[in-house]
This record gives sequence, structure tokens and C-alpha cells, in this order.
Amino acid sequence: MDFECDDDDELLKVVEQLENHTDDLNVAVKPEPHHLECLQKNFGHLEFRPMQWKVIRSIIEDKRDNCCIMSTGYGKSLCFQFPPVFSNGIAIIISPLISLMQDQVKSLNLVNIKSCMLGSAQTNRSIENDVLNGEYRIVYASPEYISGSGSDLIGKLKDKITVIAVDEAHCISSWGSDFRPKYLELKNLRQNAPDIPILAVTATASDRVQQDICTILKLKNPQIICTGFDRPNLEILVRRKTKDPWDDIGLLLRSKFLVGVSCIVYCLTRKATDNIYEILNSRGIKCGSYHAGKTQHQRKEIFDKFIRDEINVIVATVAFGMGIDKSDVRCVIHYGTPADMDGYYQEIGRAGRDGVPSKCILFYSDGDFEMHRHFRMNSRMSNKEMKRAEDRATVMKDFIYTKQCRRLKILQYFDGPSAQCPKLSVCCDNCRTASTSTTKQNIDDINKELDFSKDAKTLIDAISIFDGFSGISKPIAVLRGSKLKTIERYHNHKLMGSGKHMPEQYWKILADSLEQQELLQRQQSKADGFGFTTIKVTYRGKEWAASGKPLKFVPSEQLLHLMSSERSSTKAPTSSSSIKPLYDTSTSYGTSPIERAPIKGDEQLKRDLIMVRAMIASREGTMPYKIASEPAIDCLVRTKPLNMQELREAKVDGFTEAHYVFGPEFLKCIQRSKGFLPESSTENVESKAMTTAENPSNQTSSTTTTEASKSLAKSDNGFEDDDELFLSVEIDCEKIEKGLNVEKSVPATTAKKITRPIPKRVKYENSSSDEETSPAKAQSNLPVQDSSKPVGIRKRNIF
Ligand SMILES: Nc1ncnc2c1ncn2[C@@H]1O[C@H](COP(=O)(O)OP(=O)(O)OP(=O)(O)O)[C@@H](O)[C@H]1O
Repeated sequence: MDFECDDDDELLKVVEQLENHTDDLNVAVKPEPHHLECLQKNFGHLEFRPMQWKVIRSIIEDKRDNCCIMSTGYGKSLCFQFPPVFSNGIAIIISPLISLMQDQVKSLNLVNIKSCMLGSAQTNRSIENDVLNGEYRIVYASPEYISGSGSDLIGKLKDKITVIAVDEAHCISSWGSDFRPKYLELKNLRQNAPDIPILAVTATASDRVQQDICTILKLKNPQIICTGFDRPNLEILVRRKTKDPWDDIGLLLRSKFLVGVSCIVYCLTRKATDNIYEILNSRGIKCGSYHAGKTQHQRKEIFDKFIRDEINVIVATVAFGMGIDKSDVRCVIHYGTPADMDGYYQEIGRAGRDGVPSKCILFYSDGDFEMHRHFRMNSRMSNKEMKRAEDRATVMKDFIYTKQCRRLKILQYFDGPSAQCPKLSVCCDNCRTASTSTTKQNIDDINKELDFSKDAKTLIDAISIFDGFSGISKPIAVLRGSKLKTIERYHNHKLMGSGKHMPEQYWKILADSLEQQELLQRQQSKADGFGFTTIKVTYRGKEWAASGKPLKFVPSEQLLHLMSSERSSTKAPTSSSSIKPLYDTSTSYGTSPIERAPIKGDEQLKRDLIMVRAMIASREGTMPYKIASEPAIDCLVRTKPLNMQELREAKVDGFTEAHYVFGPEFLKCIQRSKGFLPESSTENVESKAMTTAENPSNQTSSTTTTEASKSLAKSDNGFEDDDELFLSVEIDCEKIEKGLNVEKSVPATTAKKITRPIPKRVKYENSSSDEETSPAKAQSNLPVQDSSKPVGIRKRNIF
């Protein structure tokens, strides 16, 4: 094709057209059967997600660079794991987190994709030699290794490498929230690999970060992919805290949605984390507490218990962050408002990564914003950074107090004002309320200018009394007519009690708005070594107050919220207010997962399969959802395969060739539920015993965990300690934290053992199951193995 161009603009247009043309081709060209066969055999998926295929095709066919922003849980890993498996090549994957790399390597080896990890403290040269000899399909490496002792690896392997992937690529940009200086050294990657496709992947990157990624990694004509930021399976709910955390979180965790499933509770500080942990634990909710104040060993232990489903709830600060590779977290609770939307989005992103509907519930109080403000004021931010942090806090405030769709707010934050609400049937608390309710008035108020002249003048006059020598509390105390001793001398002032009609919080937020309009100004001062904030009326403020001009502006959503609550003379919503409860406590199964009554039919089968999964996972030293995800378990419950052929026909999502080795154990459980095998309450103990006998290093699950924790704690793979990765961003503001109510001495509930009747003989007809099985089918579906032999006795070699 020939193109003639008069000028640069023309040329750019042509290039753009060509690129679009290539992009269209990528979408239009569907995967061929041999691609899908490889996908199913090695990764257990029936099809590619659209953007996955677009990226994969451009790597394996066009050898093109890619910069991908894929929302959490979209399936980034497949984009860099599929190409080397399909092409019989090697992928080098650079990742910032050792624990995450360890998990990935373990899971890949489990499905017979040979993988390893290389770090800067690598002492074992034999792994490097094996890599050079092409023994590994996927090689994970730390940025330190790739830019240091391993910098010649890529050059030596050159022809064999299918793709170099930079995971969590946003860490390369100082504009990102997780900047890692070591990532900057990846700027030399291109030089060592001029012709190998580079794939940069991340879940969050603003335009600026995206630009940094492409520039620093020197990507050549990269295909930019963005899947959008929406997570349609997440329901977003916001609630005001009550006085008692148990009423908020405890009851929620005992609701029917959340009993027995994985939940993360995020708190703002370490002290709050420990308090909430105490409250939940003392009332029988098995949980762990995780924050940067714990030793690395303690953190690893809790982390392992959580990912192995030995505890369902983890109470944590933001230190429990990047690299949580657990796809079946069903609920993320925030007990306190996060500092900004980026953090909030990342944290809720840990829910429902397997696509199953999950909940994100944020409990806030007005004090949260004060706490963040105090933290900012006492930090060492430059003026520019401070302004940015304040802007981010305003976004978060608006998100909390909005009456609009919360999903839309999140999308607008990331995608800009033109973002559209996807109008999902399950969306957020505001959409729930709007579909039934009475808040139309408030929604109509949004974006309307309101007249604040009177209240603004009153507030400015009250602040003027103190002449810049006090914070905001004293002027507000005057307006509210407080009898505080500290304002005793103003008790007879004409302004005393003149602002009684509005709550304290209203005046504070009004002060924020006036500050934004530069009518007021806050300043940081220090006396006797203590920092404090004072507020004064600016020159502009004085001018306006003297002018008698009106002051109209569009109120922030928080201000609007306070005004409308006052207008309707109702309190701000609490969980005991007229708003429908978030969860149905009446149908809770009791006080803890183990106290639940046995459930008949499918739900019982699901529970049994989950138990089998846990045993296999413990034996294999991996996470239960890597053996079978929740959708996979649901598929088994739905299809109830009775033999290997039916199991294959069920096309269970995520079941690779290697997973079928576990098939008999799942089949046996299904056969038993249908009455083809006797039920045995002792099977768990037996199979655990067998597992231990088979492999003495696999003790009980808790021992396995402890061993795993120990080995991780001493960085057994020769890696540097990854402590700083966990410690980086936690807010340490215990001093300013208000104490939480800790309930003490509540007896822990005792576990009740669930027993089920044990039939005497194997039964092939008249199944007690609710699903009918014809005698013919029963004959053809004889048990796959001798039921007298305990599960787990076979010798297997999956590697
Ligand atoms: N093509 C597919 N079909 C079905 N499931 C898929 C497909 N690709 C990936 N998945 C599943 O989606 C889930 C998330 O995948 P993955 O861990 O790669 O996501 P991610 O984008 O890396 O998420 P995060 O940002 O949290 O790391 C996994 O359970 C994975 O098995």
C-alpha cells in the first residue's frame, strides 16, 4: 500500500487509520480451534475474554508491544501465560511481590506448566542453568534480579522468549500510588530485548501513568488496551457507623450471605484493627488481624490461614494489599472511610475476582474525614502534594454523601465525566433506595446553585471574633450556643447561639466550602512542640462580608446531605433508621459457620465438595480455589457428574488436564450424595491420615500452614525480605484515633459437630437424593473406585 502525505498531520492520520485497521483485525480474527484446545487443556477455560484474545493475538501473531489496563479479576495472567505455552517458548514475568510470584509458580506447576522464580539474592545457580537450558516455560523474576545479576539472562535466552511481561506496571511511575524505584531500572529492558514483545499490565493507571509506562519501557507502537473500570459483580453499599462495631460488622458477618465465606474488613489504623479483631473473635467469629505492627512471621501465618480458608475473616489495615491472589473473597468491608478513591477502588477490587456476585460495604463516620485531615496536616507533604491530597479527600467525601449512583461516581473518577452508568440490576445502596423511594427531591437538588449568603456571613463573623488565633471549633461552639468554658467570655456575644439551627458538622463543611472559594484560609501552626490548625478570614472574605453581595454556589454533596437531613428533621441514616437493612439477620444460620444446621440437597453437596477441595489443597500445599474455584464447585453441584466421562463433559471452568487427577475425589463425594456410596463421618480423619502417611511432610492443615509460614518467613528461595512491601502505606495515626467500644468477656461459642446417618450398604437404587436417577444410568455410573479404599491412597505424580 502506498500513502502520500502533504504534512505531518496527514501522516499522523494515516498511521492512526492503519493502527485502527490492525486493531479491528485483531478483534475480528477469532481464535482458531488449536488456540481453544490449548486454552482448555492447560488453563481449563472454554473461551478467551475479548480483550485477552486481542492482547494474546497481538503477541503471538504480530509480536507487538502492549500496555494493558485490565480491571481486577479480568484475567491478566492468561495474557502472559498463554503465549509461551502455545508457542513452546518462554515468558519472563517481572513482578514486584515475592509472595505473589511464589503463589503463581506453585499454581502453574500444579497444572504441569513448569515455572520458577528468580530473585536478586538467588544463590542457587542450578535454577538459572535450568532456565538457560529451556527447562521452564514461565520464569518469574524480581525487578532487582532483571536489572542486576540477571541482566544478561534475557540476552542469552533471546530467541526462546515469547514475551516479557511487566506485571503491576503502574509501579514504574512516580504518578502511581505504588511507585517502586526499582521498577525504574527496567528502562534498560528494551535494549536487551529489541525484538521481543513487551507486555505491561496493571489494574489501575491514569493517562499520566500509562504514558510513563510506555515511555520508560520504550514500548514500540504499543497496543493500548483498557477494559474499563467497572466491576459489575460488585454491589457497592455505604452506611453510617452506629456506636457499636459489633452491630455494624458482627451482625453482617453472621448474615446468611457471609457466613462461611471469605471477607476482608479494612480499618483505618492498627489500633482499630486490633479492636475490631477482639470484638469479632470474642464473639466466636474466627478471624485474624493483619497490620504492619505484626511481625513478618505473624503476617505470613494469618495470610496463609486466610488463603487456605482456615479462617474466613481477616481484619486488616491497608498493609494487607497488593498481591492478594484469592479470587473468592465475597465481601470487603471498610470500617472507616479510605483516604482516597484510588485506595478504595483497589481495596474493593479484592472482592469477587472470580466474577461471582460479591459485596463491598463501607461504614463511615464524619470523624473519619477529620482523622484524614489531621493526618495530612501532620505529614510532611509539600504544598502541591497537600493540595492533591485534599482534592482526593473531597472526591471521597462526595462519594460518601452522594445520593447518586455510587458506581457512576467511581467510573467518573477513573474514566472522566462522560462515563456512563451501566444500569445494573444490583448496583449500589443509592440505586436500591432510588428504586423504592422518596429521595427524588435530593437528586434533583444536585448541581443546583443554592444561596448561602446568610450562613456564610454568620460563619465569617464568628471566625472574625477570634482574629485568626483559633481553629474552627471555637467559632462553631459560639454559633451553636455552647456552654464550653473555653468560650466563656463570648457567652453574651450577639452571635452566641445564632447558628443553632444547623448541626456542628454543617458549619464545618460550610467552612471547607468557603475555604475552597478562598474566603477563609487554614494555617498550620506550632506551639510547645504541638502542631495545630488555625483558621482566618482572607482579604477576599472580608471584602465579600462587607459588600452585602449574595453568595451562591453548588454545594458539595456532603453539605447537601447535611442540609437535607436537617430539612426533613431526621437524623442522618443509621442502621436502625427507616432505610432497609443491608442484610437479613433473621435468616442467619446461628452464631458461627460450624453451628449451622446441616442443609439438605444441593447446598449440603456444595459444602461437602468444598471440604474435599480443602483436603486436596492442604495435601498439595496450595490454595483451595486453585483446586476448584467457586464457579467450578457450583458447576459440579449443578451437573453432578458420576464418572470421569461425565466430569469431562461437564466442562468445569478452570479444570485443566492436571485437575482431572483430583476428579475421583470429587466424584466420590457426588456419588455419596446420591446414595451410591455409604456416608462416612470418619472419612475426613481417614483421608487426612492417609495423606500424612503418603507424604509425611504434609501434616494436618494447620501444621502445613505453619511450616509454609516458617519457610516463607525465612525467604527460603533466597529472596530478599519483602517486608517493606507490606509496610509502605499504612496510616499510623493511633494517637489521634478515637477509642472504639470493645466488648469484653463474651464467651466464645462452642462448635457443634454435625453428624449424618451412615447407611449400612452401598446403595445403587432408590437414591435418597432429590434428583431422579434411572436404574440404567445408575448401572452405567458405577463408582470410579473401590469405595472401601480411603480417598487419597493412590500414588500420583502430577509433575
Ligand atoms: N478466559 C477465561 N475464562 C474464564 N475465567 C477466566 C478466564 N481468564 C481468567 N479467568 C479467571 O479469572 C480470575 C482472575 O484471573 P487473574 O488472576 O488472571 O486476574 P487478574 O486480572 O490478574 O486480577 P488481579 O488484578 O486481581 O491480579 C481467575 O479465577 C481466572 O481463572
